[in-house]
Amino acid sequence: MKKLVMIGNGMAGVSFVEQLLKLNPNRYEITIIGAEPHPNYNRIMLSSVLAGEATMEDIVLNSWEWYKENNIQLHAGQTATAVDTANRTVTTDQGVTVAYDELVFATGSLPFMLPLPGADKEGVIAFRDIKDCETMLDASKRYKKAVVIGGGLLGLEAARGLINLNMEVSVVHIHHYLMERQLDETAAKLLQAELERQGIKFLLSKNSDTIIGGDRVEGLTFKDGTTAEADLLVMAVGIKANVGVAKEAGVEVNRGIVVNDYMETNTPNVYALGECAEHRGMVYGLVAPLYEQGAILAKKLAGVDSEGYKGSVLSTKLKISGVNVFSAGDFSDSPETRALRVQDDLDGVYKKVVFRDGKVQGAVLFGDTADGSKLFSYMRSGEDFTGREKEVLFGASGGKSSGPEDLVKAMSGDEIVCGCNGVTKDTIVESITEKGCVSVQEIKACTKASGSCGGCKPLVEAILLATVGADNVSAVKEGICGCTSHSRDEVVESIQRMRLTTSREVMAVLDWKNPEGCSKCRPALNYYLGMVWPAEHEDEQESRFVNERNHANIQKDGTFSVVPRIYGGVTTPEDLKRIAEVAEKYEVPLVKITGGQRIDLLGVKKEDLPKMWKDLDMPSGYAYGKSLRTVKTCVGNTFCRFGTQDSIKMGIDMEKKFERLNTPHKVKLAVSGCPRNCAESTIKDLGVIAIDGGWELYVAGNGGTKVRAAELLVKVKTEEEVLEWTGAYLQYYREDAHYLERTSEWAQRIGLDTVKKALEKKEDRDALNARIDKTLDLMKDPWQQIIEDDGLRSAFDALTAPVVTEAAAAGEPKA
Ligand SMILES: Cc1cc2nc3c(=O)[nH]c(=O)nc-3n(C[C@H](O)[C@H](O)[C@H](O)COP(=O)(O)OP(=O)(O)OC[C@H]3O[C@@H](n4cnc5c(N)ncnc54)[C@H](O)[C@@H]3O)c2cc1C
Ligand SMILES: NC(=O)c1ccc[n+]([C@@H]2O[C@H](COP(=O)([O-])OP(=O)(O)OC[C@H]3O[C@@H](n4cnc5c(N)ncnc54)[C@H](O)[C@@H]3O)[C@@H](O)[C@H]2O)c1
Ligand code: SF4
Ligand code: FES
Repeated sequence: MKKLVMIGNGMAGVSFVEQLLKLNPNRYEITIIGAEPHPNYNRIMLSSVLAGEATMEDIVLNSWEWYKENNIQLHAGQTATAVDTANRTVTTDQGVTVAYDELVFATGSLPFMLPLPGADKEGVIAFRDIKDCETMLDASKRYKKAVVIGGGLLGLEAARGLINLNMEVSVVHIHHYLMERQLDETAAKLLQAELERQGIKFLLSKNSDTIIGGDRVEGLTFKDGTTAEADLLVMAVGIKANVGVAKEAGVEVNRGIVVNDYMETNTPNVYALGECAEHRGMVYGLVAPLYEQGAILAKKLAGVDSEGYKGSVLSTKLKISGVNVFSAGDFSDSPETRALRVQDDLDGVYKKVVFRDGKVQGAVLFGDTADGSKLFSYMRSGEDFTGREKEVLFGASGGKSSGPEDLVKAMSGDEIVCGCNGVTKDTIVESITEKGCVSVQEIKACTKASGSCGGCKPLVEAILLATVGADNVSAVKEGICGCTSHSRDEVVESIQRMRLTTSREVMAVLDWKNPEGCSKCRPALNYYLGMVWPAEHEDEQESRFVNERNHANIQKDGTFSVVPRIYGGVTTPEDLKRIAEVAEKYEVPLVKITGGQRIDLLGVKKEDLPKMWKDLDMPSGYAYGKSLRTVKTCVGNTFCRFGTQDSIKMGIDMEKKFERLNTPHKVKLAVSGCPRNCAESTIKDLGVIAIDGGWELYVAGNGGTKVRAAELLVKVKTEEEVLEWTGAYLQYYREDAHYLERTSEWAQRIGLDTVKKALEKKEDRDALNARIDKTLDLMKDPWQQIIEDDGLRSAFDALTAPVVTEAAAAGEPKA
């Protein structure tokens, strides 16, 4: 087998390897040398990590297992220091020498560091990798003042992230307006005003001179004699292609490593791609062209013919919540160009489209970027709009604007829709037609499209609409209630993108028709907000159903029930005695064993609830909540002669881990110790059945009115894996289902294959588990809180008539 060695383990390089493996998995023995001690991760999402919108785990693109599964030898944490092109070897800083038949440089860029006096002080950093991101997260805990030099894409995203970390942030920019490469002055001023509103200060037309301080940075002086204080200084003043090793090896280098249309350098068997490569005089600094280069090189090295790489047209979008900026192509004015400008000061919208010979040459949009994808596709197709230029923004005369069908039709199947993740139109259409995705969320789960910067979301939506057809549009876009025409996905996406943390904000920003909301949308919004922002969103008790507000099920005579948690249905004589004493003390009229293997004290007066819970001193069983209810278990191998595994311990572990979790609807689990299935695992939201040497996980089952047998999700070997899959499954359900949709309805709607696909990769399960763990860490027992907190206790005592009743919202039985 031929030996393929790649230097650089970043986004462009690994995407190329993925494509090569798809085309020809057995052609090469692959070795990757990567200087960073991490597997390949989504560098562009570092901005989201800094802004607190994603975790480090969320951004891993290829897990350590992925390399193993594909027989790739990865030397992570090692830097290639020399290449011997005559003997075809690469040597690393740790003395490892690897022989190659084909060598790929994918070394990316280095951040440009201004050579200012004092630039070596502690606290002066770039923003390029995980290490920089961690340094900033760490500094924000100890220091207050941050200065970012550079008002380009990176500098502004860094500044916004640091604001989210509660730092005081000033951006120093050399030009008199921001992002001068991507925006014109009008758009830049609007952007600046919006970012000032978000708390960022700007120092424009400033030329930095000296970094001052002791060991650590304390400030920055400018050539005009003024100064700025800083205990953290981030340089974001551009990048330069990382070409040192290639140059030393004698490979032709200009601004980047010079390559032809097939990514070949001037040296035999040596290729380059990504930010380190220079193609037809261009060195790219965005991911979309790098994926295109990767596809070409993969074909070349797999022995598949292609037309070669012809260069890319670029578009950018600033990834800052609440700011919509789009820029593409060349939007500068010249005697040969004509511009269409629209400015709406009332809504803060600005659009400029520049034409040359009737064709769209560039565009800048601020405030409303919905036309971005359309304009970008006109730029790429080169459509001639002579005499009808205004159609590009206002549609054809007669009021008919070009619909999504026209836009999507104009695209070829292999055109990349999602630049961040390299997803083509064909892949998205396939996810709709073959895998049954019916929402942008589901397409994201299936293909990753729209999962990073979100810039391609309107186009993904357009493809969805064009593919399912106008007749089904209403099904796709159904508003969550009569107060809004926004669908569930749109509401959740807005909550994420604009960092909305209260129902009031959602209703105001999304123009709710009824500003108070209704009994259908209020509990739903409260759930979605808590799901997206577990730490930031404060639970809105007034939006909860009456049972949830009272932390008890209201009975038909107005009394309540008390159901303590009995993990896995296993109790002790002491607990039973305490329950009996409490039942006697408060004269509970009925003590009943429930179907979920616990004890229900029925007929309790509301005023007795806090006292009873105090006396019981047991956790709430959440018998009233849209939450994990019970984990039913059989006796398993501890006592049953048929048992193959310890189902009781498994069930208790599951209940202890996932208790108190808010879910779109109630969730019931079960664990059986053998396929005789005494715990009825196959009619549960998630049921586990022990088999020889492992466990089977069944999902989306249901008892009650709509009985449905659960379907096999996966077979696993260990208890840890049961917990891992359960966590991932529950979190995926939490993030994807509509509020009040049971797992059985949800899984039927999106298809079990979609669920399986979303969970099949270990890194995806890990990311889901990281998010569920974050939520679980914050959950507290409601009764414990009411007992300990006088304020909550008075609020509970003051609760009177139901604000939202279950019947009003969904007619859900009080099980
Ligand atoms: C914070 C941030 C946000 C961004 N946001 C966006 C965005 O929204 N949209 C967009 O399109 N682009 C964005 N970018 C740019 C995008 O991340 C890059 O274009 C892309 O990562 C480049 O991929 P690459 O593989 O060429 O280089 P890299 O991802 O830099 O990978 C190169 C890898 O090679 C390693 N390496 C270098 N030299 C050696 C050596 N001698 N030996 C071993 N390993 C070596 C490096 O350590 C690095 O891990 C952003 C960048 C940053 C930093
Ligand atoms: N949303 C996105 O697409 C996104 C986000 C972050 C980074 N990136 C990419 O990452 C790379 C790095 O981003 P970047 O913003 O550093 O590069 P950039 O070259 O786009 O912007 C650098 C900015 O710094 C300014 N500058 C230069 N020297 C200065 C000085 N001495 N003082 C003050 N300002 C100075 C320049 O005027 C320029 O606007 C780019 O390729 C960029 O496209 C993209
Ligand atoms: S499911 Fe199997 S192990 Fe559990 S009680 Fe029934 S027969 Fe025993
Ligand atoms: S283009 Fe960034 S997520 Fe698709």
